Amino acid sequence: MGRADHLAVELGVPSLALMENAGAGVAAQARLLLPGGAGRIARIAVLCGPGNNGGDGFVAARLLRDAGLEVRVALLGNVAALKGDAAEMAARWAGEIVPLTADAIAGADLIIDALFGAGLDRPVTGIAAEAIAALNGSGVPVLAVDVPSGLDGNTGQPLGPVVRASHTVTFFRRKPGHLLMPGRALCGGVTVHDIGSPPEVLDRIAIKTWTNGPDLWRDAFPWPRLEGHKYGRGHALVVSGAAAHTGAARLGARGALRAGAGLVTLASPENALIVNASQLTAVMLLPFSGPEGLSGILADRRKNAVLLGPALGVGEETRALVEAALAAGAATVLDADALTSFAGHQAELFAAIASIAERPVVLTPHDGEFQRLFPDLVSAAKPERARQAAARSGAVVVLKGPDTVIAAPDGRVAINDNAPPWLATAGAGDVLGGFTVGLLAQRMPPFEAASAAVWLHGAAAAAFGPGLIAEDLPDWLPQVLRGLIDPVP
Ligand SMILES: NC(=O)C1=CN([C@@H]2O[C@H](COP(=O)(O)OP(=O)(O)OC[C@H]3O[C@@H](n4cnc5c(N)ncnc54)[C@H](O)[C@@H]3O)[C@@H](O)[C@H]2O)[C@H](O)CC1
Ligand SMILES: [K+]
Repeated sequence: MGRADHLAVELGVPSLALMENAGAGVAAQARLLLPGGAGRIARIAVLCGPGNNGGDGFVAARLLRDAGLEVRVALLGNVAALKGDAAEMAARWAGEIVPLTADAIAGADLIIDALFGAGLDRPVTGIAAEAIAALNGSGVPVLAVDVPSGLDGNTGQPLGPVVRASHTVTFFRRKPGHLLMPGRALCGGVTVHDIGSPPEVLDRIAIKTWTNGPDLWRDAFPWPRLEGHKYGRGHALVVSGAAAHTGAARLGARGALRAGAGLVTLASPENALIVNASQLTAVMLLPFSGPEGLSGILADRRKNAVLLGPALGVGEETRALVEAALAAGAATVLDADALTSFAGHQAELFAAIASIAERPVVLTPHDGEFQRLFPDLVSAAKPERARQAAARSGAVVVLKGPDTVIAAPDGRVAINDNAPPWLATAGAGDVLGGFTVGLLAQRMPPFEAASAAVWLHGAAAAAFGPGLIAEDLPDWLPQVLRGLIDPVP
């Protein structure tokens, strides 16, 4: 964003104009948040910090005052210490500026948080921390400028005391911290305001992180073709656990079929054949025994994608099954036990992944499984952790959670933000594995397939609503696909 600013100025947009536009966006949003019908002039408290976040606050204060509202400005530090654009905007406010205290918000109908933004570089302390505590306890709506003060906009993590906003106005583009948790929850609603940065500045910035959504993978989506045939839509194989552990694989198999794989087969241990057979219809069934049995099934190269891990059991047997699947050359999705089983054996897994060039592999760990496979990648922000894991493993990594991150070995990262809280239900991850292997079977590139699967998963859950159970997800995918569909070519 800083670079975008510099480029905008180089391209002729004065930084003061950027700040003026930023403040105007804040003022406009503030007016939307003001409680109506107070029967009196609304009172707004603007809390300004010592930098340009504060500068935006001074602009908003001036515009709201000039619109006839009652505005109080409180500043952290001295006016004389303000520099550059912020100093200029404080001068243009030309009104009373009181020192920041916890009482600065007294009687306000709306609070504008312009203490810290992109320049936050340490935990908030002292009077600023007291003001944040007062603000969070006030019950008054809070509009945050750029990011809630105290939040690291890159990681979505608070550095210390942090503002809990009802709404946030940011500029030009969202920052990872607006999507990542807990940042997303602390921001409330997020509005992106155009401050006049010429879009061409993006051409000169190496963008590596995106919001996950159809625009990211729509062109690669394997819409069925009129002249198509089921074999042209790929054949996914899902490996079932033993007799008492078969549901997870069936959820995956149904997910793969709903995602459009032409054929889906469940590979089942002998002792689970009857259990599986009794509950499968369109999904086909093949018995297998051990890694040799799995290799035998995958020797039929028409089975071009395989999912294994859910309820497979943790240990050497599962490692052998994974290595057999990876040696077969099919696109592979590894989830759950297929990941945990390589804790302490990472090198074997990464070597097996690297054994066949260009063969798509997607790992779908939740946080616990991620830490078992990448115990040293704990400190960095979630996108960075996933990015490093993808580079190290040579696979696309889907680091699951309310803010799932998808990372490719080449450094691309997508952050997902459409998952409703009720998606946290048993078996939902198994269906996600199914959506992913179903799209890989249709030869969608792995980063796009994994990103699409995650987004469709969230969208299906949102479409269903509260009370969702994992079995519902595959059956609500058609409704989501209808919303996306391109006319059949
Ligand atoms: N294109 C844009 O996005 C534009 C953004 N603008 C706004 O500018 C801020 C970034 O401004 P900056 O001056 O770089 O930093 P801050 O105002 O966030 O921080 C100010 C200042 O605070 C000091 N500091 C950092 N952490 C702490 C702390 N915990 N306690 C005390 N002091 C702290 C640090 O030294 C900084 O100097 C961006 O967020 C937008 O709101 C432009 O207005 C328009 C273009
Ligand atoms: K802020």
